[in-house]
Amino acid sequence: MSVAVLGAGAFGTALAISLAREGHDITLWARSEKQAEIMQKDRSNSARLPKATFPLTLHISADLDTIKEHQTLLIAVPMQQLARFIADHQNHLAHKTLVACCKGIDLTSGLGPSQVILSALPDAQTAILTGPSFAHDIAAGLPTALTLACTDPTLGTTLQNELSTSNIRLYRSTDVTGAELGGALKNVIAIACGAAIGAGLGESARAALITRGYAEMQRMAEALGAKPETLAGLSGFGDLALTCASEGSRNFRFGLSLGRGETFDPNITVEGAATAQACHEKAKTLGVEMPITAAVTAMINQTLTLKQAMDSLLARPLKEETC
Ligand SMILES: NC(=O)C1=CN([C@@H]2O[C@H](COP(=O)(O)OP(=O)(O)OC[C@H]3O[C@@H](n4cnc5c(N)ncnc54)[C@H](OP(=O)(O)O)[C@@H]3O)[C@@H](O)[C@H]2O)C=CC1
Ligand SMILES: O=C(CO)COP(=O)(O)O
Repeated sequence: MSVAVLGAGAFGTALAISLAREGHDITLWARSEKQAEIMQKDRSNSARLPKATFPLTLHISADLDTIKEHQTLLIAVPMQQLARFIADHQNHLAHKTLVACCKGIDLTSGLGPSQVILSALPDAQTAILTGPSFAHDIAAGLPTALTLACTDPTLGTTLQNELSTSNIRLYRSTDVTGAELGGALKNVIAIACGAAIGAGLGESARAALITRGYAEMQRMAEALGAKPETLAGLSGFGDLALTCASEGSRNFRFGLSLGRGETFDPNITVEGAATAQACHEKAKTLGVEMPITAAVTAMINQTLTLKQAMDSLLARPLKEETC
């Protein structure tokens, strides 16, 4: 077992805790020396994941030289930071197995996590870890099931075995595009659902948004060559079920604040905001119909009010119910 987790936010910390609880030596790397020192002293990450105590086998570091001995690196930085993170640390990341743990589409390039990594490190071995799980649930030892997608089935099986823990059950896939899209696009739909609930539009509106949002996700997946059944799995349907229904989700809470006309703390990671924009651009280029994504983008850009966005969705031409 030779794993390090890069990025000491809520998710990276939770994954590192779960892996270290298995008794393996795991390194959790934080970019800030000060944060690493505090975590080392407190044996917890009070800034990002309060309440969870670090197992003895979890080692904290702010020095990337300490990850030299680790072959598998889990990268748990927010999506819009990934390209810069890879560019800044190319030397330390080359010749490693890089498992992206972020959900989203890069706004600058329109690429998902694996392609962002491969465009900087074409020889890297990559995979994506995604699916429904709140960091606080993982850290509390509660049961979760996630998707580990890797184009190389042999490496995928190795990673599945290496990264499964007593409370993280990993399902394997070779459909990286589908797994990445599921994790990215569900956040946009979660924002839409939060906005509907925040504006008092009711549970029926939420159910409609989840279902038609899922249809949008399927259309984009098909246009990009992903398998529809991947979107029906943990990374798509599964993560919609979690994120669109729970205030544990930051994307859902961001949507709630949009619906209520309240401000939202800009320091909180809300992956769906940039991803809505990136996906909306991609949909226009590919000619894929994604009206909910367009409405979320317009609300975030303040070119439509929530009422106008909802009216525009309801006024669309009546159609047969297909994907
Ligand atoms: N939280 C969750 O429940 C889940 C999150 N995810 C995904 O995990 C990814 C990370 O989210 P999460 O951990 O929650 O985010 P957080 O907001 O909790 O933390 C983000 C972390 O990334 C670090 N970071 C940001 N930019 C850089 C950079 N350029 N170089 C190094 N480190 C950087 C931050 O460091 P600093 O503190 O110094 O700013 C911080 O530690 C997201 O894509 C999210 O969708 C997936 C499943 C569950
Ligand atoms: O991706 C997540 C759950 O699977 C976490 O959701 P948020 O980023 O919305 O908090």
